[in-house]
Amino acid sequence: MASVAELAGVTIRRGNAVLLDQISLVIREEERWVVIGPNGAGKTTLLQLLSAQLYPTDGVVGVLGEVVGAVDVFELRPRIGLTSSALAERIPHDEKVRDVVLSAAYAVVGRWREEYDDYDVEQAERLLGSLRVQRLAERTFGTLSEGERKRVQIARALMTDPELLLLDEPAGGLDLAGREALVDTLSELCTDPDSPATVLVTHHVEEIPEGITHCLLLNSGRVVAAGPLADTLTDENLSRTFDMPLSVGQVEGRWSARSRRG
Ligand SMILES: Nc1ncnc2c1ncn2[C@@H]1O[C@H](COP(=O)(O)OP(=O)(O)OP(=O)(O)O)[C@@H](O)[C@H]1O
Repeated sequence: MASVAELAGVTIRRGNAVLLDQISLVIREEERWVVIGPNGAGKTTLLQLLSAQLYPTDGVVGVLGEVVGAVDVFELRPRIGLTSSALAERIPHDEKVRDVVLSAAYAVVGRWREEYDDYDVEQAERLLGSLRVQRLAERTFGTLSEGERKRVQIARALMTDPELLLLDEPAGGLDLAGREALVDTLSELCTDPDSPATVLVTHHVEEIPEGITHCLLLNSGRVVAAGPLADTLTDENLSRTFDMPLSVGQVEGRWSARSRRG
């Protein structure tokens, strides 16, 4: 299986702060990773590296066969689909939902004067359909609920047929029903063999969709454990990740975790 991303001894420093510390990791074509860790662990920083938005202070980051820092990022970025709250904030509220998705084909946020071809329009409609938000195509982004916005962002991230899909807290801020519906949709995506290699960041093991194959646990910029999901997501590893005694379990494919105190 070919690798889509390789990190070798990657460190990121900002002043005296070490955001990521000597991370080594290989993500292969058919793998779907979940990255779990407490606030400030370095999860978003890792996704910024994988999406070629940041360069390492030390070490080497290879993405889709290119070394980040030695390749034109404008050629690399369209091959990577990304959703994050930072990106969502840049989407104009008066932008039509269809155009939010379509404009990804041109690597822009906000439609200007581009002429889209029929193939792109069909692709945007198909993705809005598979994310179950086709009925919202004519609405403006600003009028959508948080859950609807998350789905539109995922459709946008898939618009360029990316070889690597990066989802930063895709279920963050959703209510119970919204989260469950989104986890179902992500399960469909992650179990589809035609989906790209995926890295999904979350704080909550309950948000791990079916189809996730591997897990990376981060704490204070360091890898606590990484590898196949069932071997990695153990009581001991999760407790070390969150610095508290936790027990983790799985029922009918869904993970849950709770405190072991008291
Ligand atoms: N420019 C910077 N200078 C100093 N520290 C920074 C800088 N940018 C980020 N950090 C710190 O790096 C750490 C990692 O941030 P990051 O956003 O990657 O964490 P995270 O795991 O995604 O957190 P969260 O779960 O809260 O979103 C945080 O402690 C953050 O405060």
